[in-house]
Amino acid sequence: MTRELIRFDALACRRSTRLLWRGVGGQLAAGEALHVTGANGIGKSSLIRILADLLPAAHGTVRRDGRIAMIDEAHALDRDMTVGHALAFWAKVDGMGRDKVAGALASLHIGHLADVPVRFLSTGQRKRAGLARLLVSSASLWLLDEPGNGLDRDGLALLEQLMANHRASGGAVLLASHLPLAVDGAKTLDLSAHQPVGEDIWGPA
Ligand SMILES: Nc1ncnc2c1ncn2[C@@H]1O[C@H](COP(=O)(O)OP(=O)(O)OP(=O)(O)O)[C@@H](O)[C@H]1O
Repeated sequence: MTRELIRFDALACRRSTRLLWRGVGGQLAAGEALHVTGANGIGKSSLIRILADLLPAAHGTVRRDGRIAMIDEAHALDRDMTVGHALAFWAKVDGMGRDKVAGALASLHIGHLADVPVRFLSTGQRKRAGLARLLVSSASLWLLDEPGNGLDRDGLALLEQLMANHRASGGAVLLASHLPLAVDGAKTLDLSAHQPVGEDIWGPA
């Protein structure tokens, strides 16, 4: 049987006093992808943060099997370290060798930036370094919040390839993206179908 990496049921999300969505569920098994859709502000990032255990759900359950890696606008790389050292930190956190770092940088076509401080990177270079962090992690589930933002055409093609490779090697990908990305056979979760109506807007308690 295919290994299930995450399952979430009956989730609801509240930010401040406002209920954004409710009744959200889904699951991802090894090799699968799920594309979360919906308009700006509907709560896609909030869902990703709930799944990553960074934000409490107002209701519902999340069950994960295995490690997760998340990328969003905050790229989680120390600005004062070189790119190589910043990634090595994550490689160590994830228990993998430093040689992984060079391979990951090469995969993202930024091997020449290994000795450059993170704070000097351009927007797209920072995004590529963030994607390299996925590669040095041993996470099976990738949670990707707008992973294509700031990437050029070559970068977007690399991102599509990375996601395909990850799935082919038994990982899974959950992403929110306004950019059209080729993600073969991805399931879709449209949060607009889960917005509360009428008095429901203040629940659940
Ligand atoms: N820390 C916070 N406190 C209160 N409200 C917040 C907080 N963070 C986000 N929100 C609100 O929650 C709602 C959902 O935000 P979220 O970033 O999850 O949406 P999104 O679907 O990812 O949007 P986008 O497509 O623009 O990235 C927005 O109305 C936002 O203003």
